[in-house]
Amino acid sequence: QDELSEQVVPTNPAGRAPTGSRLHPALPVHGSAPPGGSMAGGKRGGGRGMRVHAGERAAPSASRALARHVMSTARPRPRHGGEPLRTRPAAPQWRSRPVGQPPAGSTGGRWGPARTREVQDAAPGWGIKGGTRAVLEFIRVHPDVRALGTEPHFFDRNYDRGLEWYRSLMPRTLDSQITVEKTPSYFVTKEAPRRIFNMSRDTKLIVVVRNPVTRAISDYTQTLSKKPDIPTFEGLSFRNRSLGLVDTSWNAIRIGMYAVHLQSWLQYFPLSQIHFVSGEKLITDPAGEMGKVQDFLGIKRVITDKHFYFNKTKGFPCLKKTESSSLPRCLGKSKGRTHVQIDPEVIEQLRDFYRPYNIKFYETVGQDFRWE
Ligand SMILES: Nc1ncnc2c1ncn2[C@@H]1O[C@H](COP(=O)(O)OS(=O)(=O)O)[C@@H](OP(=O)(O)O)[C@H]1O
Repeated sequence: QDELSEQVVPTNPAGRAPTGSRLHPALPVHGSAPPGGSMAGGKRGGGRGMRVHAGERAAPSASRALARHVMSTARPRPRHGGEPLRTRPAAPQWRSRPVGQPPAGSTGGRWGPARTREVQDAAPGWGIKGGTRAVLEFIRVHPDVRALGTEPHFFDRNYDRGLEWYRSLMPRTLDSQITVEKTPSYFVTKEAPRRIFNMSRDTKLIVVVRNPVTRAISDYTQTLSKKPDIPTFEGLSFRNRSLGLVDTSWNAIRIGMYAVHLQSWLQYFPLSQIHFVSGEKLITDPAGEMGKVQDFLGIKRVITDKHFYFNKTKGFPCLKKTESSSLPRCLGKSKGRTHVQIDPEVIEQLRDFYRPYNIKFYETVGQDFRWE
């Protein structure tokens, strides 16, 4: 079987992705890693995120109303005193236009009558080792969804490139289709909520969350696969292990403090605009989790049990077919790695550390993910 590969949109003029950018973005929040930073090189390295965009919809539904609204707000507008989006000056084509209509003066091409790359009803989803790639690859099977396969990292490290750049990356969509993008590091990017809000206050957000201890180990395992010389997980996790002082400046730890990161998002977006996918259930019941994602996006439940099979070799659910091929496909080798063995006592200490954050997170979102 072919494996789905994960790509990152190049972030420098030479068109090269910085080394290690898949692990830690060059412009992280909550401290920053050096370009190509790793958990070894900089404990404050940024994490990774996932995101999605949505195209306007023609269906007479609540989601259509939402898309309409987004259309009229797609033009950068500072809110909450936030910074304006950087764009090329006066772009009347996308200032606002009726749903389903090409911009005035358009003769087709990029702005073909039934197609658009408008950034409208963005529905970013993040997770950072939570299962974001799986959600993206599963949701793009839906005929009403078009997905950007790469991670554009627009709202974190590529923001200076401007909205036009971002839009140009988007796949063309029919009026009835949603465009989806994932960049997991948005979740921990301080500026991302404000920037996305300024682009569109109606953006729908999808977050894939997973037991933060397992997530941290997954993150570390990924880094270790690229940089075998990094210190041990146990060593990086603590400022003082005997005192049980966890090092929250280490991104592998910090990313899992979901309740903290969520607060930044709730300053801009209501909870009803954010959907939380359980990274655990995504593996045990992909159809169930994807059913909820489809409901959240306001699209028909097309992706069901029939789309999945359990691949014993991979040890994960895989797609029987994808949007581009009728052949079965599993995610790539970087998804579902065998985790590094961690001292059980350390795992216990980290469980204790995360417990209050988890409880706060459950209370905030009104959902118990049962990580205890
Ligand atoms: N169907 C399927 N196949 C393979 N892997 C799956 C699947 N569903 C969820 N997962 C879990 O996804 C984890 C990787 O998460 P992300 O895609 O969010 O990682 S990343 O942040 O984009 O690097 C990855 O984490 P690890 O197991 O630690 O590698 C998987 O557990």
